[in-house]
Amino acid sequence: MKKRTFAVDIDGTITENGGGRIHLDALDALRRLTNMGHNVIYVTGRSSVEGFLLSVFGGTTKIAVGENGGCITLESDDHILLGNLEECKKAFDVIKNNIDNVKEKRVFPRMTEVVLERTFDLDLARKLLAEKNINVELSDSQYAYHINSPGIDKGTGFTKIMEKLSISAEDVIAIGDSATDIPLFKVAKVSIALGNASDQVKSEATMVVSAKAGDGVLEALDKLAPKLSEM
Ligand SMILES: O=C(O)COP(=O)(O)O
Ligand SMILES: [Mg+2]
Repeated sequence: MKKRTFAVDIDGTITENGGGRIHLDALDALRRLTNMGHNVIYVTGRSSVEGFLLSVFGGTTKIAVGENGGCITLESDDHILLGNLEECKKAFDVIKNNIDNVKEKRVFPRMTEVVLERTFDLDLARKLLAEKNINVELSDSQYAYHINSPGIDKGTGFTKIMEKLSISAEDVIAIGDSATDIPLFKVAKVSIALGNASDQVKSEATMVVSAKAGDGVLEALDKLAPKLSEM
């Protein structure tokens, strides 16, 4: 069987969004894909250390793209930083000083981005930054808002892994649930939006399943199984 690479989002895809509790059957299915010789790589808005640890304990491929594409962890002491924390902090200060109720989210330490609570109007912040000519990426994972450096997203972060491991887009299957996964969908031949994704996210995927986080991954893998050998 041809080796595939599954690029898998974490929150809202293999966990209950917000709660962080892993869907064990989905994790088991991903571990089985890894044992069959495929790559299963987490691409998340969480820190790359969380993604990496999940891969170690969960038994999938030991590499993670975290920080919404800003940071890749290859080993406990080997991180590739693609984003620039300082420019994200500057944008954060501007947003905080001009819009009410802007708060940093309590997350594990970030090396390349700022993570915010979903407590204000993101479009207002985008407008504000555009007026001030501050160029950063603002996105909503449904779990948090992210401020990333220009050009940094899950697609560009995952592309670095594709280059490093000589993976072709033809062999990539991306699975996700939110707007932050759309750039990842764009670098994959097959992209799957889960039932809990918005209509806009669904419209960017090549395949949509009806079940939500966890169960939706199982539904997608069931649908893909017969096709994996022909795709
Ligand atoms: O945005 C986050 O922090 C996590 O979200 P993700 O795993 O769904 O990308
Ligand atoms: Mg998600």
